[in-house]
Amino acid sequence: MKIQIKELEKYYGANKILDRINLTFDEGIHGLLGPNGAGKTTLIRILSTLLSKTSGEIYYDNLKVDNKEEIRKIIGYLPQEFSFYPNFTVYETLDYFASLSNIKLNKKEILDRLEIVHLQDIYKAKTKTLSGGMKRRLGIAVAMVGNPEVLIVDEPTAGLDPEERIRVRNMLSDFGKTKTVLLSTHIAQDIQLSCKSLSILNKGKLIYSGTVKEIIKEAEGYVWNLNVDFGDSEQYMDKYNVISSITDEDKISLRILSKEKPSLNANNISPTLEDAYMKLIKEV
Ligand SMILES: Nc1ncnc2c1ncn2[C@@H]1O[C@H](COP(=O)(O)OP(=O)(O)OP(=O)(O)O)[C@@H](O)[C@H]1O
Repeated sequence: MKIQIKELEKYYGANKILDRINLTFDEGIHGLLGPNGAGKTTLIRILSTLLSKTSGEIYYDNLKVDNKEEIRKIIGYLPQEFSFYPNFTVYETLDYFASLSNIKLNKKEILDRLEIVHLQDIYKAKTKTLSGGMKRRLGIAVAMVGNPEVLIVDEPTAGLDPEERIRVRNMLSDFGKTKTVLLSTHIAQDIQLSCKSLSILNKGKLIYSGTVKEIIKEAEGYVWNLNVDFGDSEQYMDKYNVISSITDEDKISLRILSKEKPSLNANNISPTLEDAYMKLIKEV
């Protein structure tokens, strides 16, 4: 399903939160990246029909976002914060949310859906006993209960350990094979590893929309590795955008974002999406 956003604007009072956003994406996973307060959640809530726009238009294929009831049948939404009834089991939770959406599932169908999110073995567990990652996976099963064409997920891997992050990422990649998935996150690596395209929002403006490959290419030649003595690192920190610093005994290994070579001893290294993202945000 193709999602088209045209000249979208959102104001809260006099504050412009989204500034004339134009964006199109379809099947596969599309990443949404941006610093705190950029407007990602606002955009996602408008796309999910939970918040009204000030102006502009959004189409799901030919259906306008204003047709709330119709749109809600074709999208699944996993918000940043959500909670379940603590004494419901995993099974009962999915059954309950299915019935809220007027979907009748038999036992096998519920267990099949729990299998997709690898929770079938603990279907009798109460939700209060689940780990953060398990809750997030149950949240995805709930968002997918109506078998939607579009899945919108806000920070699905925040706070998860590496193993759970990989699991959730792989799950979203599977959905992305046939559905349109919008993944909003702060974690550039999650987007680099799972998305074919991405958009970057900053202060309510769309500052990039394209493939992950293209944006990384734009940062080639800008990322440097420099090993300095402990006492010398501060001058580089003051002068350059330092993406990371790793201490190794009396040396510090700096990852520097700079158009010019920061030192004769610096080596040019391959950029990651995080480097490319920082280059754009910091306007290097
Ligand atoms: N109900 C509201 N009333 C007024 N301003 C709001 C409201 N909700 C959000 N904002 C403002 O809109 C801007 C964008 O917020 P939003 O939550 O969409 O950003 P975000 O990119 O999702 O940030 P984060 O990554 O921190 O979740 C912020 O400046 C925020 O203060």
